[in-house]
Amino acid sequence: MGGIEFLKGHGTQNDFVLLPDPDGRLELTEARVAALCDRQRGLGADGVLRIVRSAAVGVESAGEWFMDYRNADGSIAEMCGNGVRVFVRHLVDSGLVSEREFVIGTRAGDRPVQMHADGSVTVQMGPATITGTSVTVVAGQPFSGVAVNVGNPHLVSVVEDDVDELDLRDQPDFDSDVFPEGVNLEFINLLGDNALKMRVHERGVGETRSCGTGTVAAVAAALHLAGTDTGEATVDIPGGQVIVGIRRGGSTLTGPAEIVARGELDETWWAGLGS
Ligand SMILES: N[C@H](CCC[C@H](N)C(=O)O)C(=O)O
Repeated sequence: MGGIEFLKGHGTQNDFVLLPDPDGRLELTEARVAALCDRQRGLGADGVLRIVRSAAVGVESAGEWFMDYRNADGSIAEMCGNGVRVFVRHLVDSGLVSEREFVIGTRAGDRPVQMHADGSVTVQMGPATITGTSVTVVAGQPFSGVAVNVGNPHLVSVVEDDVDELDLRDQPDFDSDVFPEGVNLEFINLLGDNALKMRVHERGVGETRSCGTGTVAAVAAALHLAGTDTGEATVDIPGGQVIVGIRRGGSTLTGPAEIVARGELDETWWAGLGS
């Protein structure tokens, strides 16, 4: 068997290691994911995207390809909005898919995608469902938030001060009765005329420069607080800007996707991490 191919890519600087594994042969253990994502002992990333045929993982999907997403700590999450865009960029650039509009399988369900001429990607992200309210505590300061499910769990807090002032180095406290599986925590400033500014502390990762599902949750929460469930907004995150659309029963995320590099993992290193 040749070396284990990988690629490195990002969507608004939420970065990923991509592992082409069409037949699902790689033993992708938590230890291997955590090592790959470690920025000193591995390649460094916020998550891993394994590219595997839906049939190879026994998933019923309209899409030939399934995105097997893992967080940097090795945990599995239902969906990754920035990751899907990078996943799509690779499938198209590599010629594995010849169309520009197709469907991707994910743990949150099938997601129709469209790659645009400029390399940006639009993802149908499914419903962004408001599920209640809760509280998070950041460096001793409590914030109330709107709970939103985008296939994965989020708590979105509107912050009066500039979100750049928040200290997100440590895991903010949250109510594990409300979020027994953990939660992605978004903090937003309302910039007016359909524009938000956001920072995020991601479940299973820590602070990231962007979180695609988080931007969808943020716009859904902002619209909900304004008394509606339909609208569009730009979201400025530290890693760039995306456009989010919310409608009843669905949402869209549009943003850039970059492939940075490709290479081979050292097989002795990989084997040494234990299968
Ligand atoms: N950390 C998230 C998954 C990755 C989400 C984020 N990277 C995105 O772009 O949506 C979770 O555990 O639900």
